[in-house]
Amino acid sequence: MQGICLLGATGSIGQSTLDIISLHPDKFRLISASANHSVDKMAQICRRFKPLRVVMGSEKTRDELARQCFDLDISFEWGAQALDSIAADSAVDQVMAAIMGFAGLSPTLSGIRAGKRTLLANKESLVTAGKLFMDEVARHDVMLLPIDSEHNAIYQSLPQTSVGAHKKDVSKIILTASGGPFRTWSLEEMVSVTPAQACKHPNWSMGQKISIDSATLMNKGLELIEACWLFDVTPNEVDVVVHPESIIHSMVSYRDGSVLSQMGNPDMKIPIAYGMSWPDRIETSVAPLSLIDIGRLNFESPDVVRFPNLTLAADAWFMGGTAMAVLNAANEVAVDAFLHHKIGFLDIAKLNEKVLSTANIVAVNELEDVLEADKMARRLALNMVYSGWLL
Ligand SMILES: NC(=O)C1=CN([C@@H]2O[C@H](COP(=O)(O)OP(=O)(O)OC[C@H]3O[C@@H](n4cnc5c(N)ncnc54)[C@H](OP(=O)(O)O)[C@@H]3O)[C@@H](O)[C@H]2O)C=CC1
Ligand SMILES: CC(=O)[C@@H](O)[C@H](O)COP(=O)(O)O
Ligand SMILES: [Mn+2]
Repeated sequence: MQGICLLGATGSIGQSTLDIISLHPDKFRLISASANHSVDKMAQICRRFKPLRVVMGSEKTRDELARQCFDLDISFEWGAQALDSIAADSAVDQVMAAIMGFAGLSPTLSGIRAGKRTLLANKESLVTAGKLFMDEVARHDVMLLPIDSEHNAIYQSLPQTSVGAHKKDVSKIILTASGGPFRTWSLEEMVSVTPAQACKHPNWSMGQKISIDSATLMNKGLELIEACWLFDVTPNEVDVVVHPESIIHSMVSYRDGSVLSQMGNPDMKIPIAYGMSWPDRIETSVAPLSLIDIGRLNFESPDVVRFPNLTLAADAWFMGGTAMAVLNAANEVAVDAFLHHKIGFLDIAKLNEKVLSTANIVAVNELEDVLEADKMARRLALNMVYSGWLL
């Protein structure tokens, strides 16, 4: 029986992870779970899965949850220290890192330092703290399994050994992108898109932030950096290919001309189950893939003129140091401002570009450098949003 700590239990990845736990009660037990504000959803999770420990974002939400679940024998906690603590708990074997954004970094690192199998959905933590993150994985000899569908596909398409996948004889990684809901829209048409339109991903059902990132192609930019850290390559060794159907989840091209890929219907239960059960495979309840029903798979180049975030991410990688944390922080502020109707859709990339070119980029020697860069870039981005710089 594997004990699971589910960081971000009330989100989209959280729900799919709970679905896999429900399908396999003989294999997995929910030991702990976290959420930020979603008290009612968490109360339902508590009743159904009876975890031992639950962490909420504030004292107020913790108290409200404890009131709703007064009859359950659960330790109700709150705040950053409690989050770090559940990830490192001795009853936990696997940590599912599914908090949205930079807030996921600290508990994910805490689980790694405690030697837990780490199922990484929270790409922002690896993007921002890349080298430090991978150094900790190596130092604690942790099994790190990518959950992000593309990276999971790459992992599955690499040569497998008893201790994981390895990059051997690889010539290129081919990262697929759906192109998002505005793949065929002109810049003029994109000026006035609404958050509701941008959240409507053509193939995947996901949280708001990653859905907006997919629409601006920032998701692919973050994933490009994520792939570089995970698979020890540079952006020059990664081709991004737009594949609107999201059936091929990414590919690996080998020196002999062979290209291996992982395919499947677009449902995160597949990579989640893969990570939870590796090296075995388990049932997911996802419908079998029918290529005959799909009929045709399409491919095209990404348009970096309409979607400049992809280039910005590659730039940030080559700038190195805190550049990736700065870009990520700017983007988190920009997406939030867009969702709250403070800026337009195209302003997201503009703000990202301005913050990345204005911020002071320094080397990353310790975690504090990343935390400081994140704070400084958020301040800069917020000033730009509220000073009317974008008008
Ligand atoms: N959804 C998907 O299919 C995929 C997601 N990912 C990545 O997985 C992560 C989660 O995505 P997704 O599930 O879509 O996101 P959601 O927005 O659906 O869920 C986010 C979860 O994180 C919690 N949370 C949000 N902010 C904070 C915070 N500041 N502190 C603590 N907890 C917080 C939320 O709690 P509350 O409900 O209380 O707000 C919720 O439980 C992201 O990094 C995303 O990029 C990667 C690949 C695919
Ligand atoms: C499910 C998943 O991994 C998302 O990152 C998804 O791939 C988004 O797709 P695009 O960013 O390619 O639109
Ligand atoms: Mn992805």
